[in-house]
Amino acid sequence: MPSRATSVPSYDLPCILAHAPFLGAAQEAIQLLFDGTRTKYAARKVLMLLDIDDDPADYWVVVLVWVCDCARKMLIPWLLLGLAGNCLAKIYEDVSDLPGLDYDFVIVGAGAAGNVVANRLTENPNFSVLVLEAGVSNEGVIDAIVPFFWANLSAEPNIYEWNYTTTPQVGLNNRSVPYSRAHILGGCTSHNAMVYTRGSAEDYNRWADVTKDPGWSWDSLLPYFFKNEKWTPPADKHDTHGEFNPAVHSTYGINSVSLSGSRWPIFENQVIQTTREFPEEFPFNLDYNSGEPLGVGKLDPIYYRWRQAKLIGDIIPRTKIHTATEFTCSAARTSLEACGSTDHRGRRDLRRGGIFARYMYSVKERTQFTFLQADPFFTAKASKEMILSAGSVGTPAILLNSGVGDKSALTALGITSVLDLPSVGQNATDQPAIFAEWSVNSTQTLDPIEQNTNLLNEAYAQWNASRTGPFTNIGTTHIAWTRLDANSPIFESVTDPAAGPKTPHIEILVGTGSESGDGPTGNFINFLMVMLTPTSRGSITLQSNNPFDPPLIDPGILITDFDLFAIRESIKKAYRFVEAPVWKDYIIAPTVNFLNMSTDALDEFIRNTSSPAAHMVSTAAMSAKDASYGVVNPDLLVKGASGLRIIDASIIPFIPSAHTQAPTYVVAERGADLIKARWK
Ligand SMILES: Cc1cc2nc3c(=O)[nH]c(=O)nc-3n(C[C@H](O)[C@H](O)[C@H](O)COP(=O)(O)OP(=O)(O)OC[C@H]3O[C@@H](n4cnc5c(N)ncnc54)[C@H](O)[C@@H]3O)c2cc1C
Repeated sequence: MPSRATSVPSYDLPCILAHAPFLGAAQEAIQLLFDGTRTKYAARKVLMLLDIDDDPADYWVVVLVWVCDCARKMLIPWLLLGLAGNCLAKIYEDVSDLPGLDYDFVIVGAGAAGNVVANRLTENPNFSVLVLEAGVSNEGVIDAIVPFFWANLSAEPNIYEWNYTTTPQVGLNNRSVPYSRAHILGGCTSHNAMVYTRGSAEDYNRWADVTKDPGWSWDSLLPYFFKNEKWTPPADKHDTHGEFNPAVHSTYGINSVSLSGSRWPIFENQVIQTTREFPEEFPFNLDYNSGEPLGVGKLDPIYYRWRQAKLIGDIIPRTKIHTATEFTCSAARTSLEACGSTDHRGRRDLRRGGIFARYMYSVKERTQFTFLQADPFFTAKASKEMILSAGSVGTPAILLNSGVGDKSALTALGITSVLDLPSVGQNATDQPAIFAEWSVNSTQTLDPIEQNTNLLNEAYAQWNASRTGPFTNIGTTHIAWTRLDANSPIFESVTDPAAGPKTPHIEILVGTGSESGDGPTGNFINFLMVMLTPTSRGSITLQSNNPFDPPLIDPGILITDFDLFAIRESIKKAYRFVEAPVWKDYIIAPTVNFLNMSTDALDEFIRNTSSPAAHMVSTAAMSAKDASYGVVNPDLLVKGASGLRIIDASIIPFIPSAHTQAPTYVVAERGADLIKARWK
């Protein structure tokens, strides 16, 4: 991948907008004035032309615009809302600046789920909401803004990462591998690959079955996908006919979703021609987000990274939401001494500013989180509910540190149990992934940009100037979703773990460029094979009673025979894909020839090179209300607790055949509605 940029261009308008509530309102105002449509593109251009930034003097320009067109009565509420938002809502980096510590709702974790929940709750102007985020602000973090730079933030230890490492993985020849979790506003949405996939309808119908709540079925959740998604034209404005099905997307949500904004026509034609030459094995699928993903479809949609930050912007203009960042939130059970000044694996100094939080599970007191920033110890109270949205690693870690989990395991660590819930941290599920790549007979790949500094700078300049070009994307152009052969020998001993016959076992992300991005010369294509339906399970547990110690992360990769078989088959499927005649003159050679390997050698290679896809779910899984296992009920309230809900990827009962951001959004959208219904 390209080297990391160090400075933020001063004209990074969307980023400014994301953090300037007044400008957010002004943007809406100008949009209504000049454009008359709900597309924000025109408004952004106007703001750019007027050179408006968050300098207070520039507000007068917007006021002037407003005065000039008083007839547009629609402006008034937007401007008032913007002004109100400016006065009442803010991101705080010092907890002592917060206007108070008593709220209706306190949310821990400003990631995919937490931000959506905060956004939705603050639609009710009577609700006050505090979001506690351990990570630093995402403002101006160029690697979180430019899609092409996405991998930089998780490539090596840095302040935007929790810098976790897994326990030694038996299935990976006892390797401990990095386990990426974002430590930044936006959570993993700020550093992930932006691939938008929902999974199959059968995935969600299984959630409904296992929880006995039809509200979690595909049909019930589709309106929530729509409520969340805002379909947006691709950056290059290309004709998207035949690349997606508008009927299964929405234009009125809060998270922008789009198609890739730059093209690799030669490579893309290769892929589409494969669907014609191998229509049985790799049929074309117009839109794999329809609930029936099997087949090959355009990488669509993909998030506009710089618009993801807008999510925060959408929150801020609403009143009474306070987002506190740059704290390190963990759980404490007893006393302040436990906080100490321990650093985090020697990589980050918590004393700089950390939340040290505990969920006070008490029926007598109002529910509360106690947290630390630097030395003072603060207590945030929620008169209505505490909501854990700290993700599949953070949420169980907070629960366990608060004494909510398996009683005997906690007692053994010297942690007083307050609620015996053995499923906390168990059932961790992630998808193993492995790369393959081929050198190719084409210069139209991503490699020249990565190999040549001038081209890299040109691409960056293009992105800065117009938000177009190769930096609008990751290198992947399509995804092939496929199943294991029905007569595979593994099914003689293992029940098919897929949610149904229309659910894929295997995902192949196909893209241009060398995976490592650091080949000195040559042109490559790369395929990433993800095994979507693992039967292996891991866990999140604690190593000590010191809440500053990182949790033990065991994603349980490739433990079972099924998982090893399926990832082996995924490689064979990938090689089969490039056996289509169209690849004959295009491909030169694989960089590693898996097909020449014996099964044992292939297994060894797999165990030495696979890694988790970082899609962990199920560590605080939802189950039916009367189930003897699970952590939350179908309404996402913690079993046996009061006033505590979990809304994030950890509650997902079975991993969907998908990347997990869109599924987490849909959990958050429904979760927010469940809360609103309770407190209306
Ligand atoms: C490298 C990477 C690439 C990925 N690529 C994709 C992709 O392309 N497409 C896709 O769909 N999914 C992808 N995912 C997965 C997706 O990002 C996650 O499933 C999703 O973000 C989960 O949302 P969440 O709200 O549960 O948790 P997160 O988004 O992780 O948010 C949790 C937040 O809680 C905060 N937090 C944690 N502990 C504490 C604490 N103790 N106190 C206070 N705050 C705390 C964290 O700092 C974080 O901001 C990727 C994930 C990673 C790591």
